[in-house]
Amino acid sequence: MIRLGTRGSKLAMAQSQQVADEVARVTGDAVELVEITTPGDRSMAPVTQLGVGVFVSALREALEEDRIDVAVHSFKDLPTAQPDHLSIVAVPPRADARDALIASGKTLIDLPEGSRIGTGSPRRISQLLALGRGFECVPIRGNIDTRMARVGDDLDAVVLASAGLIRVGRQGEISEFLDPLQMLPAPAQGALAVECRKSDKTLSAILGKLNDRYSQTAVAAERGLLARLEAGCSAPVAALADVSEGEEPGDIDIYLRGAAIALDGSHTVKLSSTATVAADDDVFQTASNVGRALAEELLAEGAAELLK
Ligand SMILES: NCc1[nH]cc(CCC(=O)O)c1CC(=O)O
Repeated sequence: MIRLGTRGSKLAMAQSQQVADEVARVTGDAVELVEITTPGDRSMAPVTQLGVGVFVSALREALEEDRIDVAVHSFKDLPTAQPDHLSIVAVPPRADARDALIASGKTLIDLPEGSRIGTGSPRRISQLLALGRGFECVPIRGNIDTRMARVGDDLDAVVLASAGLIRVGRQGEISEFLDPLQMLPAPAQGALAVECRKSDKTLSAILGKLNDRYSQTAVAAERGLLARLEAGCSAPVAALADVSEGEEPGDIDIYLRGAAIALDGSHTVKLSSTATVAADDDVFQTASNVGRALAEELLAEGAAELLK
């Protein structure tokens, strides 16, 4: 029996069950979901105040204390530092990385000046303000259902990750998939991380079968950028890597975009780069370095001042 730890939210349960089915398939073992309550689930304080990794540490403790064998995380919630005794053994095929607008059928361009848009994410707030459309951003917390219920009530719209909406089956209520040209997603948005104890060598090796090399490449590039900027999931930093088949067999081409945005939307530094991960490269190393190099360029253009 393999114990797979999950948070108890509908979204976490949905994505964990999906991974659990895959774990059962590749190991041939039965998989039991073990619900772990995190301080982030108990508190209604804004995520920006709770701090980075609040949803993650309880799952990691459970792994370290051998109460579970596998943890499934939303990759974008992971701090950039990896704990010594744990390793991410797989990045399953990534879901849609884009943010989504929920606005009773309206798109961004339909929303009049002064529209109240629910989001507490500095990255989303700053990019909405940078559009110069006079939107008012309203902090919001709680699960997907709670947030969506406020549209048409005290809010005109909310912005959420489309991946989460798709995972809980509410994609039908998305009124616009926001183009990354306007709303660049969070590093690793839409991706999951499958984590094990390093000492669990056999399990780690088998779960490696769940890894999607393309998704792993994209996430490593985006997270390399985030790490070099020394920013966390609540900083106004955005990154998205498009990945595609390269020229030589096994090569992966990366088109990486990255941005740092002043919280009030008044200034943006946004750049892109291209690179190739060769078939025999260490995906993680090469792609992270691509992200780090783009971060250097962003810093040279003043990103650090915007993130202060
Ligand atoms: N910050 C919270 C969070 N962490 C992961 C997701 C779901 C999307 C994903 O897996 O990237 C969400 C909700 C959201 O941002 O709307």
